[in-house]
Formats: sequence, C-alpha cells, structure tokens
Amino acid sequence: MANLLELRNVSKIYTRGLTHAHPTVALRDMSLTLKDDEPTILTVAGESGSGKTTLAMLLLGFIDPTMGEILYKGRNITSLTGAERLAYRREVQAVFQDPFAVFNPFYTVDHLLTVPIRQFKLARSKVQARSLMEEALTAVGLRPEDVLGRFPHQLSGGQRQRINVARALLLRPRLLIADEPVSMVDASLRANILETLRNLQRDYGVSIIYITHDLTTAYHIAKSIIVLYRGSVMEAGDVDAVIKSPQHPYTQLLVDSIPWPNLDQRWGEHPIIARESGSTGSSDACPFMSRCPKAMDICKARPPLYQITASQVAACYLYDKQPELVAERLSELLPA
Ligand SMILES: Nc1ncnc2c1ncn2[C@@H]1O[C@H](COP(=O)(O)OP(=O)(O)OP(=O)(O)O)[C@@H](O)[C@H]1O
Repeated sequence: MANLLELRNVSKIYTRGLTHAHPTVALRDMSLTLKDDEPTILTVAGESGSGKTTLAMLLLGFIDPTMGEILYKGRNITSLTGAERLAYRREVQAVFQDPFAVFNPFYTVDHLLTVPIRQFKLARSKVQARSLMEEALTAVGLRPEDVLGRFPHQLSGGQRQRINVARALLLRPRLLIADEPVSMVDASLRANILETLRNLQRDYGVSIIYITHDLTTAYHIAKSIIVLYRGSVMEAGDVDAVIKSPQHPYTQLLVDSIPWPNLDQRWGEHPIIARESGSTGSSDACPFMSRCPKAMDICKARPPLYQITASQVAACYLYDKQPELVAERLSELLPA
C-alpha cells in the first residue's frame, strides 16, 4: 500500500529577481513518511526562520520544491491530474496561526462553512448542509446554536480557531497541516484546541502535521517530532525520546529553553529558569501545581494536555498570592 505522504529529499531554495541572486535555502534535503493506515500526529518544531512555513506551503501545493519530490498516496503532487488535484485539495486541509485572518467580517459563520460544502458538493439539500455543519461543529466541541448565525467579531479567538478546524473537518480530510494553530489563542484555550486536534486524529483517522516553535505543546500532542534548524533536520524520532534525551545540541538548547518558572522568583526580577532536565511537564514536575494539592487532584483527573493550562493558571494566581483561587478557577476552566 502506498504511503499517505512521502517527502523524498525535498529542498526549497528561494532566489530574488531575474539573476536569482542571494539564494536562501529554506528547506534542505528533507525526507519523511506518513503511513496511510496509521493516522498519527507529527510535530515539526523549530525556531523562527527554520523553514516550518515553507514546509506547510510545499505540502499544500502553494509552492513547488526546488529539488526532490512530494508524493501523496504515491503520486507526485506537482503532476496530479484534474480529478486527483481536486481530491488532494479536499483531503489535505490546513489550519493557520491567525484565527481572524480567514474570516470575512461581513459574513456569518454559516457562510464560512457553506462555501466548502457548496464547492465540493458535499450536500444535496439545505437540510443536509445544516446537519453537516452541526456535526462538524459538535466534533470540535462547539455548540452549533452558540455559533451559527454569528459574525466573527461576536466570537472568541478560541471559538474562531475551532470553527477553522470544523471547516477543515467538513471535507473529511486525511491530512491536516496545522501551522502554529494555538500561538495566537489565549493560553487558557490552547489545551482545548490541541485536544480537539487530538480527537480528530483518534476519532476521524486524520493525520496531522503540527507545526510549532513550542516544544511544550509538541510534547503533549504529538507521537513523533522533527526538529528543524535553518532548513535542515537536526533530529527526528519519537517525541518522548527526543524531548527527554535530545541527542543534538540544538535540540538540547530548545528543550532547555522551555520556560519553567520558579515560584520563589517574581516575574521581571530574575530570568525565568530552564526546566530541570528530565522532567516532562507533568503536574508533578510543575512547581506551581505542587503547591496546590487540591488543584493537583483536579488536574490529575484530566488528560495530561490540560496540565499546560493548569500550570499557567496556577502561576497567575500564586504570583498574586491567591492560592485558594487556583482550584476554583481550574474547575471552571477544565472540562470534567
Ligand atoms: N518568499 C520568500 N522569498 C525569499 N525568502 C523567503 C521566502 N519565504 C521565506 N523565506 C526565507 O526562508 C527561510 C525560512 O522561512 P519560513 O517562513 O519557512 O520559516 P519559519 O520557520 O516558518 O519562520 P517563522 O516561525 O518566523 O514563521 C527564512 O530565512 C525566510 O527569510
């Protein structure tokens, strides 16, 4: 069986002007494989300028590789036939960083969701279209009655981003390219959106390429990881192994720079200290959560993903010396 996606020695070099002066190697000799029968979440992590967005653009067919091949279900995406291209456009969807950019302020959410239904002829009647929209919204944790009929400015950033995911889901994608999907969303909503992505992979068999500069979220969501630095793959493998014992000095640097604040230091007085090596970001390792046994219990009953939010909430309230509010706020924020 052909792989779902395969990159074979893909490079992208940008040049300027007719003379092709000042070439920038945005991606160098990258190879990766996603199997067709094993939906997975792969993180591509790296600092600014490492080539992450270039990779997303290549995968979506917006730009062509300078060298190498991108194969989708065994077919080179630069030479798809009309019908194959249509299927590719439907099966490979994207969610971008900015949940505001996709929305036209003059149209309601219904319009945003109706367009792909019409474009790809997904429904035969208005009733069927409505039911598809409701199903997709429910799948991403939104109540259709809360969002349908509303304009973008009447929604939160987190709701907007989930609507973007619902829009992609309508098309029953096989692959979702999520380029920094939570970096512009409020910290307390990040875990919800990441959890939504994880449900897509688990319940709908969607493979996800999760592009981020944030190793903390990568650790919680992905099965495997590729670390990029200036367009080259520095390290790749199982996310647990790479983050717990990074082999390459650059990955080590990224892991060490995950901010892990120290309760005894106030913001601004001292630099934030790096996380102890070997700790995994769980509530046990978080100095905030360990000061709040009640909050820790609430957190432990939830999926590990919520511990990122919990730690951030705990940090906020403890710095204001209001430990009693931590557990209260967490029970409101984290779904049961
Ligand atoms: N259209 C372009 N023309 C020329 N150079 C480009 C172009 N797009 C990106 N680059 C360069 O390619 C390199 C990789 O850029 P890319 O946007 O892929 O990185 P990134 O990891 O997504 O960064 P960020 O996280 O800041 O978005 C950078 O050096 C960038 O300046």
